[in-house]
Amino acid sequence: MTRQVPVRFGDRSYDVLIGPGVRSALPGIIDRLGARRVAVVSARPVEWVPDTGAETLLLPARDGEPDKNLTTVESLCAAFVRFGLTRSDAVVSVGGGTTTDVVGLAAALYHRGIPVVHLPTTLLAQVDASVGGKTAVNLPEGKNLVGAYWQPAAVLCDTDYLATLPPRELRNGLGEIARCHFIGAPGLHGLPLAEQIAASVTLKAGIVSADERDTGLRHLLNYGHTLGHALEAATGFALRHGEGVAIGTVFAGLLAGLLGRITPDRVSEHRAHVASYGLPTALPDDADPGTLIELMRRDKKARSGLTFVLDGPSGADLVTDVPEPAVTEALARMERAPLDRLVTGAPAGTAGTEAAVT
Ligand SMILES: NC(=O)c1ccc[n+]([C@@H]2O[C@H](COP(=O)([O-])OP(=O)(O)OC[C@H]3O[C@@H](n4cnc5c(N)ncnc54)[C@H](O)[C@@H]3O)[C@@H](O)[C@H]2O)c1
Ligand SMILES: [Zn+2]
Repeated sequence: MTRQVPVRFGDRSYDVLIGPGVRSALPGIIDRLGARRVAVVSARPVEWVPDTGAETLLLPARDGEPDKNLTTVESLCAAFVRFGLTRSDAVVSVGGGTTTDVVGLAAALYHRGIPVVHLPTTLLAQVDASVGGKTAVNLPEGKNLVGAYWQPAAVLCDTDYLATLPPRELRNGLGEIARCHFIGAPGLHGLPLAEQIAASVTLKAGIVSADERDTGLRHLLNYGHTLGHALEAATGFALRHGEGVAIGTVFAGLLAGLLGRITPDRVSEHRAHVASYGLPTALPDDADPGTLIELMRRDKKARSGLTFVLDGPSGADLVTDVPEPAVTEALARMERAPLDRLVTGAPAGTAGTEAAVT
């Protein structure tokens, strides 16, 4: 069954299709766009790339942060020129979030913007990276420092792609799904994975259409991310993003409880919910609270002091100037576990196996 989630941006609105085999919708979309030529940038095997129905140039790519840079953007644009791609043609990305990001930025820049269709192949890219129109690449100085807002013409989340995903990559995406419980999409756990993807995309679609350029509501999507980002950095990216977000979600519950924003039951619900996905809930044994707090102070969302998205009586909200002693206390109340147990110890993919991939 195909789920269709509209993302509303006036005349730039588009649909996200979710389900097994939805890649076959590509030729219809290309036809609707009126594109005569299509450049398909794919990090996945050639047989994973659907027919476009138009003259096609296939450009092989590699997923991963090392290739998510301006050099790749330049070489993609150069290949588009050599192929004769015009602004009324189209670009297609097939790959993880790194590929949808770099191809999205190339599409935003080429001829000042050419339609792009994303075919995300990781769970994280399906629920998050490919939807919402943020594109970016890395500089040697840091991640995602150069980018643009460029809404895709369509997103095809083919859940068949997920069958080959390693358990850790599945968990990476589950971390983003789990935090949706606290920002407006509760009770997803146990549903078939495609339904969880559709609900997460629906939640993100509603938020980004209200705040395309990240000036308000979009901060809700950062639930669990302040500590999550700090943990990724503190562990030298040994923790995957979704694992950091999972731990950060447990922490956000503890902190909201300490600030008197939520009841003890709701605090416990944070840990229980994250654990129910087989995701890590503890801090790495050797994570130093002082270092984590320093990293959190530097979080790009921290407009004023230590800033967190926290649950509260009327739902999640941005809370600025959180007193450092409360943050220290919440960190002290977190369980601890060896890093290798956090990334391998939990029964990886539990939720994914319960939730049939289609
Ligand atoms: N633009 C946004 O709004 C946004 C939001 C969230 C994340 N992101 C970006 O997304 C990136 C992370 O995305 P990611 O987690 O998909 O990482 P990724 O693209 O590096 O892919 C992760 C791994 O999965 C492999 N892979 C991809 N599809 C597969 C499949 N179907 N089967 C087996 N292996 C497969 C890849 O080769 C890679 O090793 C980051 O760069 C992040 O900044 C962007
Ligand atoms: Zn995230």
